[in-house]
Amino acid sequence: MNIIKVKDTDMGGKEAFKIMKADIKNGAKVLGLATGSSPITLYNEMTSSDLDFSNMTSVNLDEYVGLKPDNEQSYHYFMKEHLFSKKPFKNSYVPDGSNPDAEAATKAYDKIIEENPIDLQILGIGRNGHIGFNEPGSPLDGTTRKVGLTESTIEVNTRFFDDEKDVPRFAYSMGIGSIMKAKKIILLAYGEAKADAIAATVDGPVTEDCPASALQNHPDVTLIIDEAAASKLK
Ligand SMILES: N[C@@H]1[C@@H](O)[C@H](O)[C@@H](COP(=O)(O)O)O[C@@H]1O
Repeated sequence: MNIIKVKDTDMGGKEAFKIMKADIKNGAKVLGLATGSSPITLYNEMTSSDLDFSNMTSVNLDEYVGLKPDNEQSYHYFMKEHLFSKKPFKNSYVPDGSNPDAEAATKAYDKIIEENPIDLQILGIGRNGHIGFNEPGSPLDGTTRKVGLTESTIEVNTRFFDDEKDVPRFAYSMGIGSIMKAKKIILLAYGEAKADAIAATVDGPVTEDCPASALQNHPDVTLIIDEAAASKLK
């Protein structure tokens, strides 16, 4: 794994954007995108750049089950607000959280991933090492699934909702196996709260206990992290 240490999230966004820009110049057509606070500075770089994404495709990692795209807490809404309204793509895919039929929703998404192989995947990481919404215990070779969120993830997400009861308990998430098929991966992590997860990702064994540790087996991963997130590395 390549590790780039940055002083803050703005620098992280700039470093990630440099890699993305070079990749697009080299022909990348499909971007795998993530939500959460970590990729926001990268999205800001993208929206303030002169790059045109209207010939490109984006495929997002995950969506809450039960939220419609116009729900302000949905990942559809997040992506529209931070990126797609300012830089439209030819096609932008996010799992359909409003479809209660998990089998149909996840199969449809696997087909989308198959038809749009990801050139560059952007990832954040959960405090427990989850990527997308692949919580600890997720199969490292999995495809798109309906997943139950852990108590710790629900707790972290509560800040975005008016009431803890409104926080969705389930999500549709791209699987780790699908993430691993991306040609190139950038993982962004900032802050002390991510230090344990980053240490387990880089120095720990490859195990379902830390889903991001699977990235050790990928040939082209770059971690962009700040000093605090890097503080527990060997
Ligand atoms: N499903 C998302 C993940 O894709 C994201 O990586 C994580 C961390 O978010 P943040 O970047 O806000 O710490 O949050 C959610 O769980």
